[in-house]
Amino acid sequence: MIEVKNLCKSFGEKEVLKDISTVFDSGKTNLIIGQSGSGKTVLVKNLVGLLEPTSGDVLYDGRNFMAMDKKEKIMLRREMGMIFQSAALFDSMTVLENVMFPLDMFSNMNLRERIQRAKTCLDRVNLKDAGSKFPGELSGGMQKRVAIARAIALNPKYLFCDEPNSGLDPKTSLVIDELLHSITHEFNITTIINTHDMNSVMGIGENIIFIYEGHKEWQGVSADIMGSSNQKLTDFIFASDLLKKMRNAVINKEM
Ligand SMILES: Nc1ncnc2c1ncn2[C@@H]1O[C@H](COP(=O)(O)OP(=O)(O)OP(=O)(O)O)[C@@H](O)[C@H]1O
Repeated sequence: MIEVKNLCKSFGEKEVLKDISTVFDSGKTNLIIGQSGSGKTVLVKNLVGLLEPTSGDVLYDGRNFMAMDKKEKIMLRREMGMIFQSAALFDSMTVLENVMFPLDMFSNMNLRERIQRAKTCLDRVNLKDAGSKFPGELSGGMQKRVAIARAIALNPKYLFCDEPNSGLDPKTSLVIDELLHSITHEFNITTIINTHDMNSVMGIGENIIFIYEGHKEWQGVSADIMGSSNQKLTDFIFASDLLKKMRNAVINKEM
């Protein structure tokens, strides 16, 4: 569980995050949504320590990240897995070597154990036979699955995913969503997904935080969205005429 308390972030005079308090639950896919420029990336960067908050606290299972010294922060970062918008794989390394990379860097395992662990992770994302391939030989969806395998190699407690479905077709996006969702539950990970993908919101939105102009405008689960009276949220979610019509049809049917 990650608890955010009164988090504020300004760049000079520009106030980007305004007093955000929330909880990201463990064993759930926590989604951060909001329009472009609302502050989602800045929020995640503050959580993982890539940016320093102007004020506020971030507690990782009760451990205050802001009060930690450098060494403690480094130790905590080893409990975090990250999946970037582009899969961010090393092109010159095989898939197996890519997944082994965090193990090579941060584990005490011997070579045999590292290979075994990487193979187990590849198996978990249904890429058992892709270990000897290079990233360039894989589809975008497969590359994302390699990135997920690499992110879970060190058994993270916390998993951060920045737009995991960008550049993927809807069907492949569904596969990635399902994978992130099942891994989250299987290993009780606190997963935080920064997304614009409305299919993800409706499909795996177990705890959704809607950021509007830097503040937390709404928090809830996907099932609450359809009937929500929050105008900013519904304007954002049902931005297209088609989606608005679909929502009205559902609401009228329920009445
Ligand atoms: N290092 C920085 N210095 C100054 N302003 C910044 C910096 N990083 C981000 N911002 C500003 O903070 C605001 C929020 O940016 P952020 O990247 O968090 O938006 P976002 O919600 O993630 O958008 P998108 O969905 O397009 O990725 C923007 O106005 C951006 O210009």
